This record gives sequence, C-alpha cells and structure tokens, in this order.
Amino acid sequence: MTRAISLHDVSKTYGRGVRAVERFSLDIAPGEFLVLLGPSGCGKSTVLRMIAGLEDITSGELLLDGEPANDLAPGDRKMAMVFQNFALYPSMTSRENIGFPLRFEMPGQDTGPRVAETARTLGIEDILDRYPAQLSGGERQRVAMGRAISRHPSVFLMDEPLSNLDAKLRSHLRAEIARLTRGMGVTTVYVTHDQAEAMSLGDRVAIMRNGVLQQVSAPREAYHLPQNVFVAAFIGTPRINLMEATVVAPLDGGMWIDLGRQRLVLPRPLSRDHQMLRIQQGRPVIVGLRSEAVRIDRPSSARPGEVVLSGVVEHVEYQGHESLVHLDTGARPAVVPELESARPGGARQRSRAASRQGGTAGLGRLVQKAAARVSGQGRTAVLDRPAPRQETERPAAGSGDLVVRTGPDLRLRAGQHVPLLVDLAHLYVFDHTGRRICPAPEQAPHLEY
Ligand SMILES: Nc1ncnc2c1ncn2[C@@H]1O[C@H](COP(=O)(O)OP(=O)(O)OP(=O)(O)O)[C@@H](O)[C@H]1O
Repeated sequence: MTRAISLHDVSKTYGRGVRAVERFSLDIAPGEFLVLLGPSGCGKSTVLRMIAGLEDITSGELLLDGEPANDLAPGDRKMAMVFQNFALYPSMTSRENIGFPLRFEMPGQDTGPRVAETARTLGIEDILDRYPAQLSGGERQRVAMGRAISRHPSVFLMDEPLSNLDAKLRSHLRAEIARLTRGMGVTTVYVTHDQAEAMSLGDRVAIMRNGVLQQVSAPREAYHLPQNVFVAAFIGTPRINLMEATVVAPLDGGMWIDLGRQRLVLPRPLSRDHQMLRIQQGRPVIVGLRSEAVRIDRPSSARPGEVVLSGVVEHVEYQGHESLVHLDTGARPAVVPELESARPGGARQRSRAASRQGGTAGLGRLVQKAAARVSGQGRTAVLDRPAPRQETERPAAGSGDLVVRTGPDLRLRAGQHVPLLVDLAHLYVFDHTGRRICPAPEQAPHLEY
C-alpha cells in the first residue's frame, strides 16, 4: 500500500514564537519520491515530523489519502521513519532490531520469514546476529532501513539518513535507497541539505528557505528553470555565477547588460525574452551564468547566440577530468544573503530599510511594490538593494567573479587575459526581488525528460 500526502497552508510555530514553517502547501502523489531540500534550519525536518505526527501542526491541514489527518496518532499513520543517527537498540542484534516493530504488528506470529526477506533485500543476511557496536556505519544504516522496510509501511520518511556516512558509502546507499523505494512503490519523503543527493534521488524536489517553500519541480526543471535567485544559487555545482548588472536599452532599439567593466550586448533582432528585459531599463538586476554557459575561446570562434567577454585568470582548480577556471571580469558578484528572510515581515522590513537608505525614490517604491507582491505569495525573496557601484569597489584580488569549466588540458596561468564566449541561450536574469525574469516565466520552454 502507498498513499497520497497533502499539506495545505501548513504552518508551525514552536514555543516562544519560533516560526519554523510558514504556509507550506504541497501534494505528494502515491509512490512519489519527494525530496525536501534547503539549508540548515529552513524547516525541512519540521515538515517531515508534522507528516509523521511527531509535531503538532499550528495551523493548516494535513491530508492522508484525502482524509484529514492532523490529529491522527503517529502509530495509526502506517509510516516508517529513518533518521540520521540510525537509532538502533544497542542491546539487540540486527535480527532483533529488524524484528522488533513486527512484534506489535504481527502479534503471536513468526516474524522470522519477514526478517529474512528484508535482510535478503538489503544484502545483510551475514550480519543478522551482530550487535550495533559490531557494525560499520553503513551496515547500521542498512539495519535501520531494514527495520523500516520490514513493516511494509505505506510511507517512508527519511531525515538525512546518509549524512553520517562517508562519501563513497553515501553514493552507494543512495542508489540502494532509490532502487528499494522505487521497487516497493512506497511514497517517500526524504530530507537533505545536499543538493546533489536531492537531484539524484527525487522525482521532485521541494526547495525551502527560512520556512517558506520556494519551488517544487523535477530536478531538471529546478536546475534549468529556477524560479528565483536563491534556487538558482542553491542548486548546481559549481555554483551559478551571479553578477550585479544593469539593463541598458537606448531608444535606437539596441540593448545590453552592463556588468561594470564590460557589457553583454544582446544580439538583434532581440529575442522575446530579451525584449521583455526592456522594462528593467536602468534598474539593478542580477545576471546568472552557469559555468557551462561560458567557454574560453577566441571571438572568431563564436557560434550564433554567443557574445564576447574577456577575463583575467585568478586561479585554476584542476579536477582531473576538467578544470574550473576562476576569472575576474570586473563584474560585482551578487550576494544572496543566507539569512535573508523570505517571509512577508522580512520583506516589509527590508523595503522600509531600503526607503530609509534613500537612493532613488523610484527604486524605493519598486522595492515596496515587490515586497507587497512577495507578502501576497510568500514565495520569493527580496534581495538587499545593491549599494551604488563605486569604481574602488572591486572584488578582492583572487576572488574571481566568474567560474568557467574547461578541459583539463588547457594550460592557463594566473594573470593571463583570456577571451570568453557567453552563450546567451543560457543567460538568466533575476529582478531586484530575486525573481527570474529571463527566461521569462510564462514562456519558459517545455523541457523534455
Ligand atoms: N523543538 C523546537 N523548539 C524550538 N525551535 C525549534 C525546535 N525544533 C526546531 N526548531 C527551530 O525551527 C527551525 C527549523 O528547524 P528544522 O529542524 O525543521 O530545520 P531543518 O531544515 O531540518 O534543519 P537541519 O538541516 O539543520 O536539520 C530552526 O530555526 C530551529 O531552530
């Protein structure tokens, strides 16, 4: 059996007013593998624990297979939880640990065959008579998973189950979890702060920040069409390059994006996405370029849709199969403050702060309008208003503002000037509220999976 989970406008406030989750809404389909992803403290575990019934829901509704479940006792939810710290009974063997919950589910029956079947599935038959202290971390986590699986639950809830394991074992068990849960067709909600884990496991990924859901989508879509700059920055390695910029759109119909020392000239005729940028004329925006959007090559090698920039090599990270080249292009890296509030209150405070800081009256009003929109939706984050650019404010030497992937054989040295080709098909632009405006949300291309 597998089941549907729905959360409607669910909020959680812990005692003394700690608002951990805010108006969280999500429908999880039967058999789906849903990953809750976000930085530490953003409320992922709280959502999981509310689904499990281990935390009360302050407001909003939880439905299991369409039935209200806010007040259902945890034991009646038919869910199994796997935690980060394995949580095995130290005085029981693996066999006893796996069989323990079955004693209550199958009173008076022989649990042996169910334990044996579980052990076979996980390939742990040879450690059934050992105690937790005699097991490696990976073996312990397999036993903990065995205990969850043996009950044939309708839902798996996993809270960072692999974070105490080393990288190699983590990737091995990750594949095992994917195989097991898909094979069993059981709805799974999996919490992690590791974006690579989320991307490789989830049918869909729900990205949270400060208790607020930012985006729910298939991993591919979260990577290619991030709804806001936070999602863009959180997903993908190396991190997306984010630069402060200004759209310049003179009346002659041309347009470019001013990056400080250089500009990205948008080719004419302007694409629809680029035409939409015209309304940002003169306003601060954030340009996002993933490392694969830029290559080091001569201007004469430019393909259609590629425009020319240049950079100075700061530092090269050799990775064996490729190199990551850190470059200074003279742009100002845009900061997505980790502690930036995505909540309506935070947005209001920030807009007041922006108005207080002065700047142009127009910008103050814009920030306020955006804050009002954000209050309505609670979805995107307002960025700090960029400080006026000053010639003296350059990134510290060695920091680089652009990271580009190259083949491992390209020999570069620090201080070398290199030509860059930017593929505008991979250009992201976010407005000052952090929302993606290019590619424009309403005409984003449908992705083939
Ligand atoms: N029992 C509690 N009492 C008060 N505040 C709590 C309690 N549990 C969690 N919080 C707070 O609620 C917020 C969300 O916590 P939660 O554990 O859900 O985040 P998380 O995203 O799972 O973090 P992590 O990845 O570090 O486990 C945090 O600010 C945390 O300090």
